[in-house]
Amino acid sequence: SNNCTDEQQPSPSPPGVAEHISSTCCRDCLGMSEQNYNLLYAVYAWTNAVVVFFSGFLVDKLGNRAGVIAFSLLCLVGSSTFAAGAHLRGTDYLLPVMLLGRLLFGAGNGSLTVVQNRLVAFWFNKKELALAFGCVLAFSRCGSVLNFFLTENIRDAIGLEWTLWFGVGLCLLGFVAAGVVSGLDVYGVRAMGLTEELQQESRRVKLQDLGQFSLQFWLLVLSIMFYYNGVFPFVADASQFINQKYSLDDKVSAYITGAVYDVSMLLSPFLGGLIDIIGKRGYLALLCALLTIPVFGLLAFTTVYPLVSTLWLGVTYSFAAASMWPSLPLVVPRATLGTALGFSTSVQMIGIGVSNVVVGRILGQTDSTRSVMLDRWKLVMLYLLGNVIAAVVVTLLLNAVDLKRGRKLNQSRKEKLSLERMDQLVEDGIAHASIESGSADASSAAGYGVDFAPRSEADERSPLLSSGGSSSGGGITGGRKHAIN
Ligand SMILES: C[C@H](NC(=O)[C@@H](N)CCCCN)C(=O)O
Repeated sequence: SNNCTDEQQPSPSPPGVAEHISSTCCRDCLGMSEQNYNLLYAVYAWTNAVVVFFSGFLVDKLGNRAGVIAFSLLCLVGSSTFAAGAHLRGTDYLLPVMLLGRLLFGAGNGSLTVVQNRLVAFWFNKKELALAFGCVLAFSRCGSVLNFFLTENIRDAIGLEWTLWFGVGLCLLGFVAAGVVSGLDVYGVRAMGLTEELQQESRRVKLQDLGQFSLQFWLLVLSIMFYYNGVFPFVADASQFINQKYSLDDKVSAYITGAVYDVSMLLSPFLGGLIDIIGKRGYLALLCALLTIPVFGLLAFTTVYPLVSTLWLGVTYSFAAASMWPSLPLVVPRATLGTALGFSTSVQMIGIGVSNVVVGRILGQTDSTRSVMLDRWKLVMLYLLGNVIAAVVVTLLLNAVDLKRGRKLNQSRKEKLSLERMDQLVEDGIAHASIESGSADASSAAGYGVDFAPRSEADERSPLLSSGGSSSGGGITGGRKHAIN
C-alpha cells in the first residue's frame, strides 16, 4: 500500500504524522505537493476507519464468502486505479485518480482484515483460536517486514510506476487466495450441514445488536483503542524520533524501529498457541499494558539504547495483540462477530488517527533547534505513555467485570473443556428425560430455556449466542454450542 519508502508506517496510517514525515520519506512525490501527497494517506486511513464499521455488519448479513471476494476485489481495483494514476504525472488527473485509488483501497483493505478475523474465529473456534490469530498476525507482520526490506530496492530497480504495478500483482494474488478461501468456506459449511443455520442467524442480525453487547466487549474495545494508540503512532514515528534523539543515522533508526514488527512476526504464532492453553487473556492484556509503561518511560526520560525499548515493545505488543483480538469472539455472539470486529477496528483506527493528529501538532510543522525538538519528542512519548496507562486502567476494569461474570476471558483450556463437558452432560440428560417422558420436543428442551445458567449478559439477552439460535436446539448441535465461547 505504500507508494514511497515509509516502510515503518503501519499500512492504515491515519493522517497527522504524515505532516512531518513526508519530507523525509518521499524522494519522488510524482511532482505532487507535500500536502497532496499527505492527502493520499489521509484518504486511505479515514475511509478505512469509517468503512470497516459498516463492512463488519455487511459481512454478518451477507456472509464471509461475499465479504472476502468483494473486499479483495476492492483492494485490487483500488491498487490498479492508484497505479494507473501514477502514469498521469504532470496532468490534472494525477491527484483525483490516485485519491480515488486510495479511497477504494482503503475501503477494501480494512474490511478485508475484519472478514479475515471473522473467518478465523469461525473455523478455529475451539482450542486453536489464539494460535490462528497469531499466525494471521505473523503473516501481516511478515508483509510489513518484507515491505521494509524490499520495496525501496524494487523501486530502485524498476521505477516507482512499475513498483506500484508490482503491488497490484500482489493484490491479484490476494484476490486469487480469497477465491480459494471462499471455496473452502462453502465446502466446509456445507459438509458440516450448517448452511441453513448460518443463513438464519444472518437474517436476525441488526445493527442495533451492538447495543446488546456485554460490558466486557466495550471494555475490550477501549483497551484495544488505548493500547494501539500507544503502539501504532509510535511505530509510525519512531525512526525520526530515534534519529533525532539518539543521533543515529536514518537506516539504523529504521532498523531499530522495525524490531517491533520483527519480534511480533516471530513471536505471534507461539504466543497464540500458549494463550490457547493457559487462557488468562484478561490478565495477559493487563500485564502487557503494565509492562509497556517502561518502554515509553525509557524513551522519554533516559538515553538507554532505543533497541532495548523497541525489542521490549515487540514482545509486549505481540502478547497484547494475541490476547486482545481473540478475546472478542469470546464475548459476542457468533452471528454478530463481524459487526463487533468492524466496530472495534473502526474505534481503533479513529483513536490512532486522532493520536497521529495530536502527535503531529505536538511536533509542529517546522523543525526547530535540537533541544526544542527533544522537548517536543518527550511530550509525544508522554502522550503515548498516557494512552498505555489508560489501557492499564481499562484492562483492570475488564478483569474485574470478567471475574464477576463467569471468567470468560480468563479460563484456561482445561477449565473450559471441563465446563463444556458438564454442559454436554446436562443437555444430554435433559434431552434424554424429555424423550422418555414424551412430553416435549427433545431439541427445544435441550436449549437454553431450562435450568441452564447463561454464561454472560450477552448470552442472556441474545438468542443468537447459542449456535443454532433457539429453534435449532443446543442439544442437537451440542458440539458447536460453545463455538464462540
Ligand atoms: C491484529 C492487529 N490488527 C489490527 O490492528 C488491524 N485492525 C489493522 C492492522 C493493520 C496493520 N497493517 C495488529 O495488527 O496488531
